[in-house]
Amino acid sequence: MTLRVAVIGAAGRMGQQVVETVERADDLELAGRFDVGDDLGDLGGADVAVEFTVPGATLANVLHCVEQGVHAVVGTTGWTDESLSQVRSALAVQPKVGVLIAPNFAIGAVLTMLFAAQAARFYESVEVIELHHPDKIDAPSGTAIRTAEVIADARRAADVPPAPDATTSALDGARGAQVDGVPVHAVRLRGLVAHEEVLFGSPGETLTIRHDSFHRASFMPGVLAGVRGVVDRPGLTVGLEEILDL
Ligand SMILES: NC(=O)c1ccc[n+]([C@@H]2O[C@H](COP(=O)([O-])OP(=O)(O)OC[C@H]3O[C@@H](n4cnc5c(N)ncnc54)[C@H](O)[C@@H]3O)[C@@H](O)[C@H]2O)c1
Ligand SMILES: O=C(O)C1=N[C@H](C(=O)O)CCC1
Repeated sequence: MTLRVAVIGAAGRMGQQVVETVERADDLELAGRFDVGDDLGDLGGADVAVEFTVPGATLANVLHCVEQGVHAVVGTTGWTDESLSQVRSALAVQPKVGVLIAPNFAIGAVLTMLFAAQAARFYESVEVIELHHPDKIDAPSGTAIRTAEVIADARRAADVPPAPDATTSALDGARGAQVDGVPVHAVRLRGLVAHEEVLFGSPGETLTIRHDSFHRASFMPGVLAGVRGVVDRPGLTVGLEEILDL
């Protein structure tokens, strides 16, 4: 069966890559390209909409998809417990519709989060560094926030005490942002795409888990898995790991 796919944010860096990927896939057909100012309407009769826009627009776009009965695969960052619960409420009246929201569609980034969660209870110290292209509008990255959250959950579950830190004098920002007790540092550098390092330390050893997306092609296998998977997953799914059975 051919799935009809609409792309929202089609003129953006990710949107353009998704349009090309959909056009190349034998089992997918491009139903429409939508960007800022366009009326989403019935999304060109799409079965699935892929949404990569901006944090301030994504909730309204996803709610529109759900109202239209169109499944959604969402990569835009900026989701909160409150905005996720608005999606859940909208889905309650459209029980056949699926929405997948994932902070990162690169398989290596998903594995990094899972590996970091596994390692978290064994180390005294942990810090996250995310490194991105300088056109990115938000910090820390959605991926780094999620990574810090899963690390913090694992440390809480294992009763790991807070990481040691004797620094009492620091310029604002020098120790990064605290995300659920985990310091997260954001680098913006021309030449980069999307990168993350998770640093763990205990007496006498460190462990570094690093993932690099050198090209936006890295996100496409995950986006395709999401498009093909979401049609059989009614309700809200957060994270690609669910779709990949990880
Ligand atoms: N989940 C992932 O794997 C992943 C990967 C890369 C980027 N991202 C995230 O995806 C988002 C987009 O990233 P990007 O690099 O493509 O950004 P971008 O700025 O290149 O593209 C965003 C596009 O959205 C459009 N847009 C803005 N408001 C809109 C609206 N109301 N309706 C429709 N279109 C609208 C803009 O005009 C632009 O073309 C960001 O939040 C980024 O962090 C996620
Ligand atoms: O390029 C971006 O912007 C990216 N955003 C996501 C994030 O904030 O985690 C994923 C990686 C690329």
